[in-house]
Amino acid sequence: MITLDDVTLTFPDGDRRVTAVDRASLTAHPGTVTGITGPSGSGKSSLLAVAATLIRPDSGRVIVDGVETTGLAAGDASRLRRDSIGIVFQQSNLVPSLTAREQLRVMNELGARHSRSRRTDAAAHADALLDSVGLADQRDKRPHQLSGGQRQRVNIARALMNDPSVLLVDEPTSALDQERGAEIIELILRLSTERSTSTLLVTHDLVHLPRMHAVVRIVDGRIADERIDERLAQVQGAGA
Ligand SMILES: Nc1ncnc2c1ncn2[C@@H]1O[C@H](COP(=O)(O)OP(=O)(O)OP(=O)(O)O)[C@@H](O)[C@H]1O
Repeated sequence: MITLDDVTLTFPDGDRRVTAVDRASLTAHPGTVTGITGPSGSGKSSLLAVAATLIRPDSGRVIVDGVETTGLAAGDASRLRRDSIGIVFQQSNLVPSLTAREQLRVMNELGARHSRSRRTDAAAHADALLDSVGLADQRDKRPHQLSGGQRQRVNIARALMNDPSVLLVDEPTSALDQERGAEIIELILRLSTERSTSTLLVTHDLVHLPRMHAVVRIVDGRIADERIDERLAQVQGAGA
């Protein structure tokens, strides 16, 4: 579970500061996807970067599985990020020379000792994840041999390699046509439910929002609007 509590983030802008995130609070629950939407420049990516513990906010707290991250030393924050947070960036940042299966195995090398994963067989884990994103027969292909949608699937599988409890996804459909985009959203919804990740998904594509368990709309860094699905309301009502 991840909670952002009264988070403010500013950036230097000449001799002033621009407020990218303005006292934002939200919680994402296990097994659900919370959509984050809003106009360009409203602070969506900044909010995600704070949630990922990649940027420390000026004020407010980010709590991941009960751990308050904003006070952590750099080494502890990077360990928590590696073990508990999976990130799918807007730009595909796959390594050009590695096959799909190698992209995933590299993650295990990085996270091996402290991984939440109980699996000892990283290779089998990588293959199972590639199966679950529909790439069972593409494992040995390099990024340039894959379509945009397939590359995005590798990105998603790689983000899940260390069995994170939190999954953060930035504009996963921006480079895809409507149909491929919808398939990627369905995939993220399914994997979040199956793997009980608390998922935050940034999208400006309104067509996908009805599928999400909750939606947060940001305007000028502020949370302007929140919609919570009945299914999620039930989870929350049950004390999850
Ligand atoms: N590194 C930075 N330095 C200075 N200002 C920044 C930086 N990153 C973002 N900003 C500013 O913070 C505000 C929010 O930007 P952010 O990228 O979070 O918006 P966004 O909603 O993700 O936009 P988009 O939909 O266009 O990707 C904008 O005014 C932007 O110019």
